[in-house]
Amino acid sequence: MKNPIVKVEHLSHRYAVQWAIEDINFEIEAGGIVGLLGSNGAGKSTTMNIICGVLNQTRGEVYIDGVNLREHPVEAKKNIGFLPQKPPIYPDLTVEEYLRFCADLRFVEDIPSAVNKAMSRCGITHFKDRLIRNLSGGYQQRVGIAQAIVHDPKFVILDEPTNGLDPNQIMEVRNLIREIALDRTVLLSTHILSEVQATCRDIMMIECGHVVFSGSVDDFDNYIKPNTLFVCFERPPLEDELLTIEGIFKVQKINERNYRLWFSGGRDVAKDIVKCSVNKGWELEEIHFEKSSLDAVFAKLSNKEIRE
Ligand SMILES: Nc1ncnc2c1ncn2[C@@H]1O[C@H](COP(=O)(O)OP(=O)(O)OP(=O)(O)O)[C@@H](O)[C@H]1O
Repeated sequence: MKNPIVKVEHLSHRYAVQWAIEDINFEIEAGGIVGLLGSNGAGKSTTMNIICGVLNQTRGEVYIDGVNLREHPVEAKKNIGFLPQKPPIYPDLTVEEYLRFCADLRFVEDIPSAVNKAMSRCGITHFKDRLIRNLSGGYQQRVGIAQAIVHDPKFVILDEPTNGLDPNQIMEVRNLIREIALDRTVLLSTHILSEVQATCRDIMMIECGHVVFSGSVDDFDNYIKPNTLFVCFERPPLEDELLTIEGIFKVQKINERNYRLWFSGGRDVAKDIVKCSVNKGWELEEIHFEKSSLDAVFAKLSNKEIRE
């Protein structure tokens, strides 16, 4: 990767005796949203806390936009925004007071302009004089996101930002995340796989302190190669006739016209089914490979079995 916004090299950390993460290596390309997945205790928070400079790693290096976080923490942190799982908001301050305080902590020069920009970006300008305690959960989360971008960082980490919100608030916060990712890179930690599918460009998955997957959402989606086909015929054949097609080794009759076929070998089996159907007049209406769910991929990468 030419100029990654984040580069992590041989990152390891142990709190006591056991390693919480061990020899983690990855690069994040600038722009868009990257989903961070992993089971409870996998090492996500440890990794995020180190990347944000909140926790000092036992070994390894982190570079933010090419700046070594351990050697130049102040410079590197100018380009990091962080929304932890529990937003660090002060309920007794108004939205504007709180954001001014955060901008000051971040050494922002023109505080009023930076605060106005962050409030406008997060759609909270109309609540600027309201005490944070009197905002709904969704708006409090917007304030949390505003504090993460008030110093205009190139890289923002959001730790389960939609946790505890109602479905409408989830949609609103998701749209906001998409908007703020238009001109910066976002690392989004979440347990909700549909959220990753709906918002992320790439996925990174950590299990037992190691990176077990890193790639596009499509690659994650296709991680388990399909081995079943769904077919629907207008004039269905007998099950035994389907078994004569090369590669098909099991047939399940779903109802009068629909079947699930288990196959081995390549995807050419679909062509053979189409040919056979034309030759024998079965009048094929629908055929598609059945994909595994994201849950099944997640379970496989976590070395757990689930029944679909
Ligand atoms: N402060 C700590 N002291 C000792 N062990 C810790 C500490 N924080 C985390 N751990 C351990 O380190 C490992 C990784 O934990 P971490 O919190 O990074 O996982 P996680 O993926 O963020 O989990 P979750 O999704 O539950 O937040 C776990 O085994 C955890 O018990």
